[in-house]
Amino acid sequence: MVNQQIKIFDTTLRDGQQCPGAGMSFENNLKYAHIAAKAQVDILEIGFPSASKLDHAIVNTIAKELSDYKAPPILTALCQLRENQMEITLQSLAPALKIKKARLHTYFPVDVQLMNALGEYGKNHSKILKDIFHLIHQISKSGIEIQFSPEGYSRMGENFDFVTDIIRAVIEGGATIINCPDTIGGACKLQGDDYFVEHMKNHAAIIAKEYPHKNIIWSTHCHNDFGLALENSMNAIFYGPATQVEGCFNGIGERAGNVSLEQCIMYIKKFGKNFKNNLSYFTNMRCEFIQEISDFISTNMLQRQFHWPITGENAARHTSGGHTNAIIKNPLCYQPFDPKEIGNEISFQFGPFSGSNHAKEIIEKKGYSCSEQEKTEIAQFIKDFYADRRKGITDSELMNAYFIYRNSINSENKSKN
Ligand SMILES: CC(C)C(=O)C(=O)O
Repeated sequence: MVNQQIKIFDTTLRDGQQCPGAGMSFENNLKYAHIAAKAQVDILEIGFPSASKLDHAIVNTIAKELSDYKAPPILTALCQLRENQMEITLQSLAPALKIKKARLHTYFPVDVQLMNALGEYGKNHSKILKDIFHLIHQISKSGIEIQFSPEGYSRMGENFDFVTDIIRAVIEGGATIINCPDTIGGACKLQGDDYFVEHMKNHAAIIAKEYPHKNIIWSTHCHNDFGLALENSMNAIFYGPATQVEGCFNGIGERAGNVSLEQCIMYIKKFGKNFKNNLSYFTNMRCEFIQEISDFISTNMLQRQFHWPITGENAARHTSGGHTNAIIKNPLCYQPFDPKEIGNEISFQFGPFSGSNHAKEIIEKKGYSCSEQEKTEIAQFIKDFYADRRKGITDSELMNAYFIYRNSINSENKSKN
C-alpha cells in the first residue's frame, strides 16, 4: 500500500481576506495564524505584503511569531510577478526564511481573457518567457522556495503550449511548486479534454519526462462560483497529479469563495483511505481543531450558514423522530462521521417532527420523570403547546411545557380525589 500525503495549503488569511467584508484586524490575523499552526496546516499563506504597510507588518509579525514554533507550517505570501513586489515579499518573510520555512508565491495570468487585458505585452510571448525566467531566477538566489500559479489555468483555451513554456521557464528559474487555479470557478468534468485536471495530467507528464530529476509538486486552487470547488479539487488529487490543495476554511474567498478546506480534509479522511490500486491518501491535519477554526472565522470574518457542511450549527444537530431514534443507537446511522473528530458534538433540537423518545431523553437528562407509558402523551402535549413554533424549541422551553403538563395532571388528580 502506498500512502500519499496531501498537503493542506491554507489561504484563509490571503484569498479569504480578499472576500468583501471578511477583513480582520492585525490582532485577529495573528490569532488565526496561531490556531492554524496548532492545527498543523502544512502551508499557511499569510497575506499579500506588497499591498500596504499594514499587510507587510502582518506578514512579518506572523513570520516572527510562528518561527518560534518547534514545527511551524511553511509560511508563504503572494505577490505579482514584479521585481519590487517580490523583493517586499521576500523581506516580509525573512524570519521564516531564516529557519527554511518560507515560500514565495507568485503568479502570472494565462487565461485568454486575462492575457488580452495585458495589451501588446500579452502578445509578446518570447518577452514574457524571458521576463518570467529572469524574475524567478533572481529571487531564487535568496534560497526561498518558490510556488508559481498560472492564474486562470482552467481557462487557458488555446494557450496550452504557451502555458507549457511558462511552466518550463519557471521551473528552470527555480520554482518547485506549480499551483493550477480554477480562478473563476467554471471548471467541470463535462469539459472533457479541456477539463483543467486533464491539462494538469498532461503538463505533469511533460514536465516529469523533461525534468526527471526535479521533484515538482502540483497543486490546485479552486474557486466555488458554480459550487464545484470540492469536486474539482478532489478530482485533481484522486485522478490528477495534485498532492497539495489550496483553499480557505469555511470556504471564504473572492466572490463565491474558495474550496472549503474542512470539506477537503474530511473528504480525504473519509474516502481517501484504500482509494484504489493500493493507494491511500491522508493529511497531517489535527482535525480536532477544525470546529475551533471554523467558529473563529464565523465570529471574526464572515458568518457561517447554519447548514454549512461539516461545521455548520446544523451539521451535527438532529430533530426528526426517526433520525434521532437511530442516532441514539448508532450515531453513524445519520452522520457521515463522528463530529467528535472535528471537535464537535451531536446535538438534538425538539421540533414538530420529533418523537417521544427525544422528549423523554431531554426530560430525564434534566432529572425529571417521563415513563414509557407517559412519553407519547407528554411529547404530544409539548408539540400542541408549541404548535405555532415550526422552527423548533429549546430544551428549556420543552421543560416549561413539561411542567405545565405535570401541573395540569396533578390538579386533575386532586380534583378527582
Ligand atoms: C493567484 C491565484 C493563486 C489565485 O488566487 C487565483 O487564481 O484565484
